[in-house]
Amino acid sequence: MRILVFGAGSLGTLVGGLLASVHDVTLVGRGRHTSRVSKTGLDIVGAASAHVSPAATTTETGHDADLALVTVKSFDTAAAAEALAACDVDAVLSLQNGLTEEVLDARLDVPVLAGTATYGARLVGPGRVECTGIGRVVLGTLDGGASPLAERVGKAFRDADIRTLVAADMPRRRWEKLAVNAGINAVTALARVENGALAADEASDVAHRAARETARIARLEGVRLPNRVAREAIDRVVKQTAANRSSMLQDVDAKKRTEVDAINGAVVDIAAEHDFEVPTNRTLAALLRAWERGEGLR
Ligand SMILES: NC(=O)C1=CN([C@@H]2O[C@H](COP(=O)(O)OP(=O)(O)OC[C@H]3O[C@@H](n4cnc5c(N)ncnc54)[C@H](OP(=O)(O)O)[C@@H]3O)[C@@H](O)[C@H]2O)C=CC1
Ligand SMILES: CC(C)(CO)C(=O)C(=O)O
Repeated sequence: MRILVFGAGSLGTLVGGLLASVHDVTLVGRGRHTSRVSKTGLDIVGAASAHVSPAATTTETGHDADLALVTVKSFDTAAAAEALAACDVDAVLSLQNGLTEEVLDARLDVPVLAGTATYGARLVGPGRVECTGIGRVVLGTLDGGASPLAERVGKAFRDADIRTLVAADMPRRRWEKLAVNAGINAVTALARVENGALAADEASDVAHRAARETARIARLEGVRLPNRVAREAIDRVVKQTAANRSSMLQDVDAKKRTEVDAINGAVVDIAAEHDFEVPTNRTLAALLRAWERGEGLR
């Protein structure tokens, strides 16, 4: 399969690098990293290891591919969609956090698949990416249901030894992941604590409330996600990732823009479309945005 990876940062470089062992992969990213990959290849280290030689470029448009993976941060999704509209790609798959697929779907006239990734990735330096945890990619159609395209993409991932599930219930899975991120990411980023701190702390009430609100909005959107399931998902992920610094906390640590708009902000926006109040998500989003405005981001 010819695969374009749009956003060769941590996750895109890891997944694109793994795919490059069996597929024809082009990484689209920033200058120092892509020129190192072009010259000497890419080293994958950590929980997975390989040396691979995908094509790598800073050129965003004019590519021809069977599949484009979108792995930019959520706030760069609209720009990625614009660039992909000037490419000849047959299908698009997002592996981002937050509700980004709708942004791609509204701007592109090719099928957009939804995906989630629990692999951990860290770009250590130009031409070198660390796999910090073997997780799983789950992908499927945006509206749910079976799809030959999703099956083909799932097989392409599995052929590259990426643990992958093709799921017919992506709407529920996306909203459950959103509930987890709305609770854990925002609270850990504001409290500056590892995920495990939410196990035995009053802050876990805030995370649970944010997740329950998210589940309520999912149901208003026609997605069956009971409050209990969202709450249990928070508890399970806190336990499984106790030592993690959430991606949002890592952004705050690095004084970088967070993905709040596509996580808590998205919950607030969609709630407003239903005339529904989500005070916990609204408060978390306001505090994170205040931090972003006040901090002088890099
Ligand atoms: N890292 C992880 O372990 C995981 C990440 N995710 C999700 O995946 C997404 C990506 O995360 P992550 O890989 O950590 O983020 P990174 O910031 O490491 O990667 C995104 C990369 O895309 C680049 N980029 C943005 N716009 C363009 C463009 N127009 N042309 C070329 N390159 C561009 C960015 O460059 P620049 O910074 O210079 O703009 C950056 O290098 C997020 O939604 C995240 O939540 C999900 C699961 C795990
Ligand atoms: C699951 C969780 C909360 C793990 O840290 C995550 O997705 C993130 O940090 O973005």
